[in-house]
Amino acid sequence: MASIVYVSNLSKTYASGFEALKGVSLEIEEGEILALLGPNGAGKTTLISIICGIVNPSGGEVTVNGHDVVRDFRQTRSMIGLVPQELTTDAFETVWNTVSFSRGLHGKKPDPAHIEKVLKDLSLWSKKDNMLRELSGGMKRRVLIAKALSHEPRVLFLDEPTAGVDVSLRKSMWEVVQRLRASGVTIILTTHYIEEAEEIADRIAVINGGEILLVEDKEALMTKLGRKQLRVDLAQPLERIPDSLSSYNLTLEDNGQSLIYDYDTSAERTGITALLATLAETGIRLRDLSTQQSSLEDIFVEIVEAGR
Ligand SMILES: Nc1ncnc2c1ncn2[C@@H]1O[C@H](COP(=O)(O)OP(=O)(O)OP(=O)(O)O)[C@@H](O)[C@H]1O
Repeated sequence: MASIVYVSNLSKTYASGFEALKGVSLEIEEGEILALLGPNGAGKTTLISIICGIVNPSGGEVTVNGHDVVRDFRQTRSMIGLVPQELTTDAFETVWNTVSFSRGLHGKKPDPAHIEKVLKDLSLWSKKDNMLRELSGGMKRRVLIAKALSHEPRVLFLDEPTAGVDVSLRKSMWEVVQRLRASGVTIILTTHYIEEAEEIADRIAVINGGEILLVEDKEALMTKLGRKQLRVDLAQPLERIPDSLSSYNLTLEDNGQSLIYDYDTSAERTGITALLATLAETGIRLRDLSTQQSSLEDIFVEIVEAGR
């Protein structure tokens, strides 16, 4: 796939002397959903702000569809939609006017049919004549998305789109993001809800201390770094692991009541069938079985800890 956003050796040192980005390189592919994960202060907002032309880089280069974000600011900005972290909306303006006005700000001719579609897609149509102060927090957040989509951007940045949003609204926002992706929009989202990235992202980038630690296809990342455990609860506790089981990667837990088997999810054979057969041959009776898989959150914590 072709990359639509190209970030090369990007650095940013703020006036305070703080180095927020240290030579970041990243290519964002057209039509993908990329989740940018990192702890507080990692540099996510700084990176997004530079790509959107809001913050000037100290060094390096960013292009959007081949145009430089500093030199060709107007062109690149018109291709980008940004949903900022903070809820800043004009309380006394109507939903319709706010979103229509935003389109004009990006130099696009009025297109009421497009605004209508955006508002309908975001379930805001029935509120189009309401003032923003009359909306709930979740609806205001959707208005921010509508504003960012008003000028038909090819790339959409969502900075913490679901912060403070309840579970059901979060799910409906995920659906909106999936639909946008299906319509060809490239989406970059930052989030602290790692299950959000696990649910909707195609690729994961991890940033910490102003450096990109990893960029990887989500499925590949979870297969490569994900571990799976089989927990075998025993009918009778064991004092130690019998010799007949020494070839398996086992640990004894819960005062000998449970055997934990670590296995590789990417391996062709997990060894579970053989393990269960050996347990039976050894005369060990089971009470229960369960499996547990490491989540993207476990993997993320491991990567960030290892990078420290
Ligand atoms: N205008 C500024 N002047 C000086 N330092 C800044 C400025 N803006 C951000 N920083 C610093 O740069 C670092 C990166 O901040 P940034 O907002 O990019 O992080 P973030 O990854 O978006 O964090 P969060 O998850 O908390 O939103 C932080 O240490 C922050 O204090």
